[in-house]
Amino acid sequence: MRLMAEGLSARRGEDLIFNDISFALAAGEALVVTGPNGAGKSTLLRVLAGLLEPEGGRVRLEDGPSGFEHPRELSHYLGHRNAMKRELTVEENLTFWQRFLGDSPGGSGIGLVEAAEAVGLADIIHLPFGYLSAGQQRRMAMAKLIVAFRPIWLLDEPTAALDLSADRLFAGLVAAHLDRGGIVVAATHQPLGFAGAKSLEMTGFVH
Ligand SMILES: Nc1ncnc2c1ncn2[C@@H]1O[C@H](COP(=O)(O)OP(=O)(O)OP(=O)(O)O)[C@@H](O)[C@H]1O
Repeated sequence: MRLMAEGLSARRGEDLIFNDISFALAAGEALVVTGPNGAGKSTLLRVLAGLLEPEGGRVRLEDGPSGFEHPRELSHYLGHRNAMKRELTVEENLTFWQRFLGDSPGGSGIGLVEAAEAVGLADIIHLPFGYLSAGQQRRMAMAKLIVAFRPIWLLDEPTAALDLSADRLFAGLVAAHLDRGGIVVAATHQPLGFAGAKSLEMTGFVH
């Protein structure tokens, strides 16, 4: 399977944010997207996730599972916010996402307790999400990536608010996902330590 971005451009309000971005990612490949604040990294991820229509170009899958045409159907999207309800417990939040997303063909998610263990927080899954520290909340958002199997991970600033050990843990989750033939696109200001990742540097407004 390949994730194809072909001649993508995107507009926000009056401004063309980027123009003619193309790349292809095969199974097991990662793309790290860098660039200054406002360069369009989040916009690109939202286009890949199908949350924003591109102004031009297209996003598609090549040799994907039958019946799936757009990468959004096979993607986890982790935005700046964690997409968890503060009032629900961690376990309730993860259960929701596991059921809502379901598994894509070719893999299966792991149990909630196991996923919470994998991000080092098994002892607090009974707490409301809103009680967790910023770093713990981000760790739980990482657990969402492994409770339901999705071959494509679209990650916006995934390691913001993470401490060093969570950083390493996250790099391990990504490496395991790539080893299994997953595809990862991550926008970041920090080095993520993905060995062999492709890179895309965004520069900002196109006038
Ligand atoms: N809904 C919107 N309407 C108009 N302009 C927008 C909208 N959303 C974003 N923008 C503008 O689009 C540009 C790109 O924003 P984007 O969030 O993609 O950048 P980024 O590279 O992810 O930045 P950061 O590193 O700060 O997260 C910015 O100038 C931003 O102000």
